[in-house]
Amino acid sequence: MSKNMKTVLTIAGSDSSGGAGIQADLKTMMAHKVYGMSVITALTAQNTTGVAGIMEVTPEFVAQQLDCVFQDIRPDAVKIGMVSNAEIIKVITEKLVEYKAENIVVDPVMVATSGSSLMQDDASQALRTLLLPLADVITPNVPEGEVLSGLKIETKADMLEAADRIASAAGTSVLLKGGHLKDSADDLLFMDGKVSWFESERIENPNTHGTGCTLSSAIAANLALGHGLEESISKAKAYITGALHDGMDLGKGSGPLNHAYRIN
Ligand SMILES: Nc1ncnc2c1ncn2[C@@H]1O[C@H](COP(=O)(O)OP(=O)(O)OP(=O)(O)O)[C@@H](O)[C@H]1O
Ligand SMILES: Cc1ncc(COP(=O)(O)O)c(N)n1
Repeated sequence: MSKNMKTVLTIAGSDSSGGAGIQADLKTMMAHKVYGMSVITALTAQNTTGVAGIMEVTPEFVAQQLDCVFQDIRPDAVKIGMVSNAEIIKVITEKLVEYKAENIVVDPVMVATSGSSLMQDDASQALRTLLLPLADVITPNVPEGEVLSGLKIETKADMLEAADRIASAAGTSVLLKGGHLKDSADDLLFMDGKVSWFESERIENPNTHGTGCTLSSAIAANLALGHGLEESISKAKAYITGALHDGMDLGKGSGPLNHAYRIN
């Protein structure tokens, strides 16, 4: 019996094709040898080519799932992904405060790689004012960074300005991911006014479905394992780079990553 098992909760949407959302999160947690739990906010009917439909879970049932998890197996870290409406965001915020959740990573998922919207328009204000301030780190990609900062992001200098703005507004650390820029795949951490870059070569791989979900879950898993934020990001970056290098090729569109690439 392992008494030292670390536990991580993902609060996110289900991806029927298994490459993003809850499924990517749980696979990533398993690859990191932590015990994964899930609170599902929405079902999506999607595959590598796009999102065909979304069925939201009621806020009451999201709350019930959260109560069941926190009253039994306390998570050492929490990752939050797709939260599609303001009521769901409100209930998650209340429960995270009630249960004094720690090591919170928020991936402010707005639009899928395929271009489909995963958040209702009125939810963005609730995200900014309620959920982001509770996070230990938030992990926007470039388009999400543009929405949150109100700035156009085309260069690494733009990333710096945007991350500074988002961090000031939310009062938390920001990892602004550079995967959508053309020449690099460098991510920028803005933490307590300090800037750190996490650099990697750009891998020519069209199969990037779920990279954002995977990275944020890997950060949460490493935080649960006791690493500091910078080390957790560094390890998560190495994991995502390795998974992209693995070159798995499934589906007709932007395919998923091989989350288990390093288990074998
Ligand atoms: N072509 C690439 N080569 C190397 N690393 C990449 C590449 N694309 C993305 N990454 C890395 O993957 C992680 C996720 O970044 P990205 O900016 O793509 O986030 P995202 O947009 O939320 O993810 P997704 O593409 O799943 O929507 C980051 O660490 C980023 O640097
Ligand atoms: C349920 C769910 N959550 C999140 C994403 C975003 O992931 P990506 O931007 O990698 O497609 C997604 N496609 N589906």
